[in-house]
Amino acid sequence: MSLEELREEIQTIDREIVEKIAQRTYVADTIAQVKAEKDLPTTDEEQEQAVMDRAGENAQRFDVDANLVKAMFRLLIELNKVEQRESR
Ligand SMILES: C=C(O[C@@H]1C=C(C(=O)O)C=C[C@H]1O)C(=O)O
Repeated sequence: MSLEELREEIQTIDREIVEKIAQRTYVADTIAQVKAEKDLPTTDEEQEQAVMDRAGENAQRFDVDANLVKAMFRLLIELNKVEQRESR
């Protein structure tokens, strides 16, 4: 594969990553609505720990740096909470 073709592959993957982040944010918005109806707080630390544990397990499964993957998920969780607080 040429450098150009490999970079095109990266470009496609980058778009898919952003699409998945958008999907995750959309589901979190729906979760925010359910929480508002049930009068539950935005933050659920137990669920956050479960998400972080899974991120670490998946990183190991795909042989990527667990600390990097966990740092990314920490950011995604914080993004969702900002979004959720704005939507309720
Ligand atoms: C999306 C939720 O809300 C918050 C955001 C989370 C996330 O982005 O994974 C996890 C827990 C909550 O603090 C949820 O409760 O599931």
